Order: sequence, then C-alpha cells, then structure tokens
Amino acid sequence: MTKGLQKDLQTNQEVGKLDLSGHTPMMQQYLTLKADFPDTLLFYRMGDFYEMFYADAERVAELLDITLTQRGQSAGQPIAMAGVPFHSVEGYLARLIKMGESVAICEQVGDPATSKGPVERKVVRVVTPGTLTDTELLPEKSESVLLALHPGPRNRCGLAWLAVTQGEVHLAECSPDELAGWIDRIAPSELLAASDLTPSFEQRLKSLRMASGRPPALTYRPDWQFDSALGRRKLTEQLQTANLAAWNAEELPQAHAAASALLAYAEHTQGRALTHVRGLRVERPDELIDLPQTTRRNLELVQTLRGEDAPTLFSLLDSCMTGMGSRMLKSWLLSPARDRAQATARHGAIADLQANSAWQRIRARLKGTSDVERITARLALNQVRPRELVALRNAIQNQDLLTLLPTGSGPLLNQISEDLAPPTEAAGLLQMALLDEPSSMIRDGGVIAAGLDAELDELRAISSNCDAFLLELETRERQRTGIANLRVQFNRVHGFYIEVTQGQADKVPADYRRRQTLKNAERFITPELKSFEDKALSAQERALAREKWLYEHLLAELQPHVARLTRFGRAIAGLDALCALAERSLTLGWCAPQFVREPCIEIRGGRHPVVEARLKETTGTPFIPNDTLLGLKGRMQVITGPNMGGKSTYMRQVALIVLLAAMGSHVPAQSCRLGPIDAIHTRIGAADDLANAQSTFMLEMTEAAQILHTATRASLVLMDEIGRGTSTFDGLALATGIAAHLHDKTQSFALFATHYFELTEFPAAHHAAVNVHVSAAESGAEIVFLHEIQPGPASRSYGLEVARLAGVPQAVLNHARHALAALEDGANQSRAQIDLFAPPPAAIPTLTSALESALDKINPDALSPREALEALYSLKKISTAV
Ligand SMILES: Nc1ncnc2c1ncn2[C@@H]1O[C@H](COP(=O)(O)OP(=O)(O)OP(=O)(O)O)[C@@H](O)[C@H]1O
Repeated sequence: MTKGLQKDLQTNQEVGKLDLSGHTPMMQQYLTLKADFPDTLLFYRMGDFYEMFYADAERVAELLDITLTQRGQSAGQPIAMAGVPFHSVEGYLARLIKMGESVAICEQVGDPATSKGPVERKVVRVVTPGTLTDTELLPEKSESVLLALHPGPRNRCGLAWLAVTQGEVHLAECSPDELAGWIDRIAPSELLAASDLTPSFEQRLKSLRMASGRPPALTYRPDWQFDSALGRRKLTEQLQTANLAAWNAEELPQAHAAASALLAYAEHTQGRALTHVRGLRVERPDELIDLPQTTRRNLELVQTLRGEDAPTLFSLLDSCMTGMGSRMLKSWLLSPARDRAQATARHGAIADLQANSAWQRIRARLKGTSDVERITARLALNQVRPRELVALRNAIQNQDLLTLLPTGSGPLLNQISEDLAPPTEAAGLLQMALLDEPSSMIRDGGVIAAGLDAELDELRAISSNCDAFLLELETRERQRTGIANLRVQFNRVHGFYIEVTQGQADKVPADYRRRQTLKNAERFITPELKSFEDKALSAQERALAREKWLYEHLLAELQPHVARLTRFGRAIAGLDALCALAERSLTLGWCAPQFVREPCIEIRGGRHPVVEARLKETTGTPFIPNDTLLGLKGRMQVITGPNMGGKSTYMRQVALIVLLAAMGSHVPAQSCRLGPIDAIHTRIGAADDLANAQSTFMLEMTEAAQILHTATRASLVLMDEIGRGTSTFDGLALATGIAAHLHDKTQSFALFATHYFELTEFPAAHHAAVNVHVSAAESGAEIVFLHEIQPGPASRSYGLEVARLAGVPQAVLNHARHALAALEDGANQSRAQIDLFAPPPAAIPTLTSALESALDKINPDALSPREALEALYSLKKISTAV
C-alpha cells in the first residue's frame, strides 16, 4: 500500500487547490469528498447502488472483475464508473479487504425532498483490514487487529494495538530485534507507521511483513499523530482516569506515541469516538512465557507448517460453542503468563465445572448464543443492526447460566458469575423497543415494537386501516355510481385510483378525475380518495422516519449499558473457553498439572495430543506414552534413536504439555509437575527460508544463536538435530559446542535430539546431561518402532533400514552398506585420539574482548554528558593500544 492515507488529513488544503468549476454539481460533491480519501476507494451512494468513479472505478473493476462503464461526462471528460448494489456490498467489501484495500463508505445523509442540487453526502466510515466491525467481514474465530508501531530513541519501539470489536487497548515496548516476535504473536491485519520512517526501519518493517504467513496491510499516518503526550492524554480520556498509574503504564512514552496514532486512526475509520474501549493492558515481555515465532510455528499451535488451520493444537483444543469463546481460548494459548496464578485459577475452574458435569449443561445452553462481544462493540459504534439487537436480547434473556454454575467455586468462576448477572435494564429496553422478528435494516421499517411510541402506533394505524377504508369506499362508490365491477386499487407508480371498465366509463359522476386510460379500463381519482392518499402515503413515510428516530434514541439509551454488556459478553466467552477445556480434558483423558516452586519438568505418561488424535483417526493405533524427568540433576536429555522412532514427537509433546499447563488447561499425561518456565525455544529442522534469502544452514545457526543468547535456567529448549545442515565434522563440532553452552552457561531444560553418536558421550563429561533413546526392535529383516523413551544411548541408527522402508533401490542400499562399514572402521581407528568434550583453550585477549569488557562496564543511562565523552576517549585509547 502507498503512503497515501496520510494525505487523508491534508484534506482542505488540497480541496482548496482543486478547480471544480467545470464539473457537474454531483461531480463537484464527489471530488470534494474524494479529496479527503485520495488513496482509499470511495464507495459513493447513489440510490440503490454504491458507485465508484474515475481511477477508483478502474481499480475496483479490475480487482472485483465487474463491469467498467461510463456515467456521462463532467468537465468535458467521460466519467469512468463501476457500481455494486448496496444490498450485496458486504461481499464486495470482504473481497477488497482481503486484498488489503481500504474503502470509504459515503452515504446520503440529507433529505432528497428538501435538497437543492445533489443530496448531502458524508463518509460515514472507512472499512480497513485492521478495523473491521461487520460481523459478515470478520472471521468468527479470530480478531481483526490494528497495530501501531513507533520506533523511538534508545532502541525502544512502542507498540499499541486493539481489535475494534473488543474494549481493550494493549501497549508494549521492545527493542527493534524483538519486533518480529511481537508482530507474529499479535498477528495484526493492519500495521500503522509514521510516514517519515528511517529507510532502515522501513526495510525492517518490509521484511517483517513478508516473513509473516499473512502479511498485514501497511498504512502510513502523518508523523505528528505519533505523539507521546497526545497518546497519554488520549488514553486517559479513553479510560476516563487522571493518569495511567493503575495500569502501571506511565513510563511507556514510545507506546503512548503509538497509541496516539492508533486511537486517532481507529476513530477516523469508525467516524466516531470508541466509547466502548475502556480497558488497557500493558504487556511486558517478562510477564509472558516467551514463545518465539519459531516455537509457535514448529509446535503448530494455531497453524500447521503448511499454513493450514488444522490439525493444530488449537484446532484440537477448540471445542467452544461460541466464536467469542474460541477467540478467548486462542488468546490464552498464545499469551501464557509466567506467573501461574491465572493458570492455577483456570485449573480450579475446570475441576469445578467437571464436578456433576456442570460443563455439559452449560455448553448445551451456550449453543447458538450470539456474539454478544461483537454486537456490543457495534452497538457502541452505532453500527448495530436491528436483528443483532434482538439476538443480543435473546442472549441476555436465555442465559440462566448463573443457575448452572457450580456453587462454592473458586475465584475465577465467582468473578464470571458476577459478570454473568443479566444486564436486565438493557434487556428491558430491548424488549420494549423491538419486534421479535424485525426487518434487517431500519430504513425498511418494521423494527420498533407496537406500544413503545403512540405517534408511531397512530401512523401505522393509518396505513393498516387503509384496507378497511378502501373496501368501504369501493362499496360506497359502487352504490353511488351503479357500476357493479368498479374497483378501488393502488399501485406504486400511480397511487390510489378507481378503475372502471371502458364500457361503464360514461357512467362516472362529475367529481371523478381521469388519472390514466388503459385499453379496457379507465382509472379515476376523487377528491376524497386523493385526500386519503396524501394521508396514507405521508403516514408511511412519517412512520419510517419516526422508526429511524426511535431506533437512534434506543441506541443512545443503550450506550450507558455498553460497559456492563461488554463484561457480560466476556464472561460468556470465558465460561465457554473453560467448559471447552473441561470437555477436552475428559474426552481426551488429560490430567490436572501441578505447579511447584523447584525447577523441574516431571511428566508421567505424557502424550502428543495432536499426533495421538491423528493416529486414532487414521490407523487406530494407540499412542505410546512416555515419561520425562528433567530437574536439577538432569536438565538435559541427549536423545538418540532411529529416524521415524519418535524423537521429534517426544520433544514436541513435552513443550506442548508445558504450554498447555501454563495457559490453564489440563494436559495429556497421567501426572505432571512443573517448576517455573519463562520461555519455550525450539530449533527444529525447517525448509529453506527462500523469501528471506537464508539457506537452511544459515537459518539453523541464526535460530540457534538466538536461543543461546536468550535462554535462561527457566527456559525449555528443544534442539532437533542441530548441525545437520552442514558437513558432518562441522555439524558435530557445532552441535557439541551448542550442547556444552546449554549445559554449562544457560543451564536451561534441554531436549537435544541428534544422529551424531559421538554426542552420546556428552553426558559422561557433563553431570546434568543424560542419554535417552527411542527404542526400536529388529524382527528378522524388519525394524519395528516401539516409540518408547528408554534410558541410555541408542545402539545404532537404522538409517539404512528406514531408507529401505522408504523404497530406496536395493543396489543403492548395498552400496551404502559397504560405505558404512568402511566409515565405521575408519572412525574406530581415529576415535581414541580426539576428545570432543575437552574444554577449549582460554580465549586469547583480543581487541574486541578488551573493548567489550570496557564497554560492559559503561552504563549510558548513568553518565553525564561529560562522563560520556570521557568514556568515549578511553575506548578510543584501548582500541589504539591493543
Ligand atoms: N509415542 C508414539 N506413539 C505412537 N506413534 C508415534 C509415537 N511417536 C511417534 N510416533 C509415530 O512415528 C512417526 C515419526 O515420529 P517422529 O517424526 O517423531 O520421528 P523422529 O525420530 O523424529 O524421526 P526423524 O529422526 O526422521 O526426524 C510419527 O509421525 C508418529 O506417527
């Protein structure tokens, strides 16, 4: 996308420069409006159509494959035009948004009856990929998230994001290097950045977008909108507080700057203030379990490696009855907290819901519940449709969920039950105001219930008494004229008339005025019928206008209930997500994990939930459970065994169990004790990252480097066949170095799968490492994978056997066998001379290390300008001395 949207704000200056005098009045109006949205497609309402003109028409015609035509001329030039019917606009919008386009919707707001020249029109909202609110345009199970980025000084980047259909702004600050992880986790549909980005940050942003599976749209906004003080003020206004201390969000200037642009843009697209956004959440990297992009991808949490939605951990987990529940569950999965209080509360709630099978009754009741959360947001934005409000009313009235909640539950269910208390006042307003089955658009009428408003009832009575009056008039006129087949009728074009066949036309009285002559009949009007017509038609119009006014009044009356309704919606979503976890745990035979203080990962009978489910579906073979014991004494497992033996499955299952426990779910195991965990890192073979021009080996080393730099004692690290992307010796050497670093320096919990047999000697020299292997048995010439994790190293790798199973030609296998024997001989002879695990000689002090240690001692934040200058001189001195 271009930098165009920034121009949206330069509007009036631009318009001032436009010479519109040669244009038709309508085109003058169009071009004036369009000048406000130069790079956004403008859908201009014309009766029952939205029309686009000039370049917009050409672009839309091409993108949507619709006809490009002409609508006369203006200023001596033909006007290119394309149009879509207003009643099917949602489908076209959905397609354009998917292509990353934004659309400004311009409606008629003036009254055609009283307008001189074109009816007054206004852009009422701008639909952009990151600010969707239409239920039809939004995926049910995920949010459309808008993320504003602001690279500030001191290597700090501000992030602010929100889903307009939710009531919460999120803030964070990170270093530019951490951006990729954040963007991947937040998964925005649209990114906002200032139009004056430095070329290097712009380049970084470009590669970040390309790296993500579904690149978000990028929208540039004017620089001045990224203003820290303005952002802080906007946030306090939004939250209706004096400051941000309650959220611990005072000291985040870069995030405030991002929030300033975020809120301005979101309001700009919705054409109004976001009154429902009343929540703030500051996300600090050290509060969440770090799940880097590679981990989310390798563990196939919400997307398979091929980019599909299933089978993934989320697709297995998500048995929610509502879209709101699914969305909440997904956010729990992707943002597990390090602090275990929340997860413990969820474990408790699951157990409460499982007792007496309360979850079953609750889920039966939740089925078919409308999306209260999104409807409430649309209510706050004045975009809600009559049928959505009825769905909201039904959701409130049908929820006797409270009576189904288990009594004596823990704090989480208590909070949910508090928020679930039906917002009866709002329901009462809705009940009184709306028909049970209203039409879908307010402009069609038939929305407001009888009895709410005397004036509307009266106007409606006039229209509905119409039939009786006409019948009575017909009888009267037949008697008066003696014409037995005289009929009183109505049509849209000619209004009311009295129809008499041609043969009888000469019998009509003098007060009959001819309205229309047909082949066989004459149509007349009488003064009495004319005055009735005026009354009836104006009554209908006035009834429609009255309904519209009453509807707007209803929305205004509901506004004070938005906060309460938002809480109500979130309580339903939370309950739904918990019930899904309760159901999954029982259906899949999972257990409640236990959190302990000591550093450990102890899993008995652990399983990989997705592989287990797939085996059940396909071959029906049972999954073989395995134990995992990692703790102070054995923090690292060196895992060997044949290809296809189950090493990767085993490692991933440990990570998934740790993650499930941390998000508050039960886990696929017989029992599970977990110490604190701060991150899950994975380095698992992946395809070349051609998009980023990285070779397999380069990628492998980049990922390994990131892990070695960031992992801590409380991290879980999965290393699958590290070093395999290069020559055997280089690979083995690197794998050895990496294993030693993980063992000695980072001291993380590590699962280290390898085909280098030499590494099975590693535990002998490293006290906290142990050998385990996946077992296989030979039965004659066949190899049978037992998928059991057993202590000790594997005896051999069975690579040739697996190759045979895969159908490699016999001649190749014979050759390979021969080569293998020779290699093994050679290796045995030279083995004794090498000690792979001997510590390397101490590093020779170099210029870099001297400089590094001097640099290490400097704390830039604590230096005065003078001290900083001195420090610079001393660094310069070291560099010339060495
Ligand atoms: N515990 C288990 N119980 C049953 N089947 C299993 C188990 N573990 C793995 N499998 C089956 O074996 C297949 C291969 O497992 P996996 O990919 O983990 O092997 P691997 O040892 O990592 O192989 P490679 O070294 O070639 O990468 C899986 O797709 C699964 O079908």
